[in-house]
Amino acid sequence: MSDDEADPELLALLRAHLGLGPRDPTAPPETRVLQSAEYIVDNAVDVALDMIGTRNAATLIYEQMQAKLYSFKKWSEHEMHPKASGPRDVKTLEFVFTVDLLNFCFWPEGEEGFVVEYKGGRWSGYWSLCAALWRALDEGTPITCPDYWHSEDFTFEVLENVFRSATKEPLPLLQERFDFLKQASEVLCKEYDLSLVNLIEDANHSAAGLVNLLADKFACFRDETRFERKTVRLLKRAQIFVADIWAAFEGEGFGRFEDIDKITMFADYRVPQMLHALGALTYSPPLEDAIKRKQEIAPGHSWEVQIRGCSIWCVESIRKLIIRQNPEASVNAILIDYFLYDTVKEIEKNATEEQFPHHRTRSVWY
Ligand SMILES: Nc1nc2c(c(CN[C@H]3C=C[C@H](O)[C@@H]3O)cn2[C@@H]2O[C@H](COP(=O)(O)O)[C@@H](O)[C@H]2O)c(=O)[nH]1
Repeated sequence: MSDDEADPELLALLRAHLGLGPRDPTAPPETRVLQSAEYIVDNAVDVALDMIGTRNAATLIYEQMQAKLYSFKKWSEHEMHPKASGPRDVKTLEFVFTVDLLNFCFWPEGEEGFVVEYKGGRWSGYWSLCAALWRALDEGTPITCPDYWHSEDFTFEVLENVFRSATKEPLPLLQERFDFLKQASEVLCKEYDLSLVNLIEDANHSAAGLVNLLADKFACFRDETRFERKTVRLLKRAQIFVADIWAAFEGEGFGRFEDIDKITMFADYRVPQMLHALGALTYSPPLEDAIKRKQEIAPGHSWEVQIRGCSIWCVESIRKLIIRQNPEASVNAILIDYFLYDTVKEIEKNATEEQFPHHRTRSVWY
């Protein structure tokens, strides 16, 4: 419980006194990420939404998404993503869980960065993570199986080999990645008999419920921090895991969620980069200068939290603008986010980091 939430006893007394009655335990689950994002926007001084820029971005994004027939089917079209063999394909479920447990901090220290050579390709960034997992599976290391993480066979040296680099630069935060796999296997063993199917079924087809389960039971998914005297929750990897399952299974089986539209944008370092380039997000001169100079921003620093929280709120505003302009549009924050991430990766092919910078925080949360 965050220390700024009222004591449950006191809350119950207050509700009774006000004639509100007890909190309804059957009320649908909420992640409270949007509330955190709104609080951050209301208290941010170095990051702001530009309403003209946001409106122009909404028009541009929707046009492009329509032109590209953008839907969750795009997810499986990526060469490095698994293709589910059916609505309850456990191997795909395990692959996605492993990816989103480790889906953080790929930006390079040096010039060449961490690179995985696999199937004739040289993969960097997020794709290097997927490529390394496929390579390990091809080599007979069951790196996506929770019971393997839980076994004595799985050592730090094994993970070093899984993530061996084609360059001199290793994958950042490797120890933290090893610790997360071990930690996750402990929780899965204690709560779910080491079965991800049991974890998914515990959420009873609620996206917000699954996000909250991950945040409550797994410290390695609890992406929360302090901002202006309150605890705010951004839950990026918990949310992108739910989104990736929804997309990988195309809304069926393990991917069927009644409330998938409660998932917000995933507060990483790529989508803010795009929102700023589109003029939807504006930065104060000191922050803009720090990002241009590639100055590292510490995890939990006010600048970092403002960028992440305002990005979530900005994508929410874009989603509402698109729906208002096109009531028949079937877009949600997930598809807008995926589209913006994929667009950043396209632009990055022809732009230098100087032209198109992103903020640099060494974080295990994104
Ligand atoms: N907001 C958001 N952040 C995302 C993704 C993805 C990949 N999602 C795939 C699934 C569907 C989409 O179509 C994508 O193909 C990775 N990331 C984050 O970016 C950073 C890695 O960047 P780079 O080093 O350049 O690869 C790192 O923080 C990572 O956590 C996304 O979709 N949204």
